[in-house]
Amino acid sequence: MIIKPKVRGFICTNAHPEGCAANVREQIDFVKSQGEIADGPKKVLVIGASTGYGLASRITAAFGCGAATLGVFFEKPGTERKTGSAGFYNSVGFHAEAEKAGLYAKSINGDAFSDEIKAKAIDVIKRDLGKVDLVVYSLASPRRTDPKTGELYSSVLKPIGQSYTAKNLNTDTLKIADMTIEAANEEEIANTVKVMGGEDWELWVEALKEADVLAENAKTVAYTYIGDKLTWPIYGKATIGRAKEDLDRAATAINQKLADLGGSANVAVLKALVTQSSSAIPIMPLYISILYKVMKEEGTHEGCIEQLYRLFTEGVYTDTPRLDDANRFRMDEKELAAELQAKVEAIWPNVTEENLFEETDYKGYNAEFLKLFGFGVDGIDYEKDVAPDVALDLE
Ligand SMILES: NC(=O)c1ccc[n+]([C@@H]2O[C@H](COP(=O)([O-])OP(=O)(O)OC[C@H]3O[C@@H](n4cnc5c(N)ncnc54)[C@H](O)[C@@H]3O)[C@@H](O)[C@H]2O)c1
Repeated sequence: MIIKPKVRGFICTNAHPEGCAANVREQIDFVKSQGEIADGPKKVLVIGASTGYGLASRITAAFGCGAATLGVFFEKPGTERKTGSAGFYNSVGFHAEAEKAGLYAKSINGDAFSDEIKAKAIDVIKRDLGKVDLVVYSLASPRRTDPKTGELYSSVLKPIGQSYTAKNLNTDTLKIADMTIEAANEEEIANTVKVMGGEDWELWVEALKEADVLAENAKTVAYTYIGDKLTWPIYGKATIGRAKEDLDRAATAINQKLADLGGSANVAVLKALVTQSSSAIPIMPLYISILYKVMKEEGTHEGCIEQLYRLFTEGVYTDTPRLDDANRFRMDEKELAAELQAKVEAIWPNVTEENLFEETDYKGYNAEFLKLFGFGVDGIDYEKDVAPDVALDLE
């Protein structure tokens, strides 16, 4: 099959197996070029391991620390006629490289919110690893079925308190127009917390501890975004921000549960960048396009893997981590530097459809978006026939 990108709105509905595998190799090469991470984890569970920050976590643990990794994700395999999802192909690529490097890698494809997948992960850990010393929680999902009640909850991306009108870039048409998003009601806020808050992170750690598969001094991290004035109305101080605040509550609760093991839980604040999840958030594509322009000009631009390498070396595995007063690792300090934000804010009102490519790095944003699905990757022949039904040895 000849595979070319099929983009619908903020989603690309297909993916290129070879392009995805090449992306994984590029991230692995970055980690190797940075050198081994001292005193890193050795047995790692990554929940949400197939794309974005979770994949970068898995790669950093494996290729930066020599860790055995068990990945959990929710992805679609390809068939003879239809491509699989990018995360599926990323995982195929990861498994192949891990095998070459002699690193243990197993993966579970299924709903991480369910009791069944938690039990499966515990079985694999008991069988193969004994215990894990790091649990990365990197899920991003619009929906969650509560495992106890079976009720399905959906999250919303809406402001809280009042409606919000802001400039929005339609990435399909490249039209810029004001967009008004109505304020969320109480039920929508609660549902978003239910999906993207800390409850499931707590359930995972409880289940792992109960099954005695957490090592002494085990660590766990969950990821959040805070941002600044431009994104607060739709992110930080909106429904998703409320859900993310719940991660702080969960971190405190998990810390108590891990105290007897000498374990610790922290939220890690990461920077905004293009992933399948962030491209779905209104205003974000335009904000990220401006952010990329300024950060590239200043030489401070980072992708998922650069952020994760720093999270390991400047956060989780150093004696002098950069923590804020809420006990969160901060890796967003370059994005939030006052001078840099001032530059982004100065560009924001001036962006028009006409000057989009000069005033912002939309070109870079779009290239990175396509790259998430394995397209536009150097060295890949997109005219070549490739088989979409690539096998992945799953648990
Ligand atoms: N992208 C950003 O700009 C940004 C910035 C800071 C923090 N974060 C946070 O990082 C975390 C990861 O986000 P991302 O941007 O890397 O997202 P992503 O969409 O790239 O990755 C999401 C992962 O979750 C998995 N997943 C989704 N639903 C699942 C389910 N039901 N069961 C099992 N796996 C499931 C996917 O398979 C994938 O591995 C999120 O908590 C997000 O809020 C993102």
